[in-house]
Amino acid sequence: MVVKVYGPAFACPKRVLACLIEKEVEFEAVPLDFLKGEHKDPEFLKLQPFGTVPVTQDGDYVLYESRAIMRYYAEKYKSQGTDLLGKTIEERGQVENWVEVEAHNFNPPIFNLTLHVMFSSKLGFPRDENVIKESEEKLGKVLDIYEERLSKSKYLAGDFFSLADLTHLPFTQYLVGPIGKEHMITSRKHVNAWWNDISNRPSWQKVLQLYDAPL
Ligand SMILES: N[C@@H](CCC(=O)N[C@@H](CS(=O)(=O)O)C(=O)NCC(=O)O)C(=O)O
Repeated sequence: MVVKVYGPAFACPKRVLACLIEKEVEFEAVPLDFLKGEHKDPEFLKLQPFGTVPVTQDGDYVLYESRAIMRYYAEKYKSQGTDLLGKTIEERGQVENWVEVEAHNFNPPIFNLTLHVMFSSKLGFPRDENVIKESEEKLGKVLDIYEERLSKSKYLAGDFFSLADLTHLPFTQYLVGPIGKEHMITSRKHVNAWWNDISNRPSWQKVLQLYDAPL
């Protein structure tokens, strides 16, 4: 069954797309036009009551929350493609540790930077320079911890690429691109080497080639 992925041009769906490509799982992208409010359409809300993307539809099996979707397909297709979960329970623990770090420590400041730098004018709310300044400071502290971690291991969960690294791709791509804060990565030697490694993976390059900016 081909997996339908709703909202492919947006950041969170892109972590799902990268995961599916790494796992060699065929998918069908279903674009949604946010400016027309298609993500708030009653039919879509039946799939995803919170009205956000991604949603995946795999026959009758529907999931949302990008990190949950990644874990599901990484597990379901464990025997094919790139192993994204580690080979032992201890490695799996490290993968989960750093997926959660991304969700709870990395994502909040970078999400605020994305909203205020990239989307405030398009979505019609005021760009708040204080939020941008505070978010950059918070993100800098997080990246300092990453720098320490990555001085000891090539990837966040250890010496293997995993969901822990993959989950960082979409918003870090914004950071070094449209947000214009590449220095936050390039100024940290080990973070920079890590970013160059993971962002040049064929899976991520394919996602960027297929789906341009969302708005
Ligand atoms: N925790 C969710 C967040 C999903 C989310 O907020 N998606 C954004 C788009 S993006 O952040 O991926 O670019 C969205 O649908 N926003 C629409 C809205 O918030 O109304 C996940 O990881 O799937």
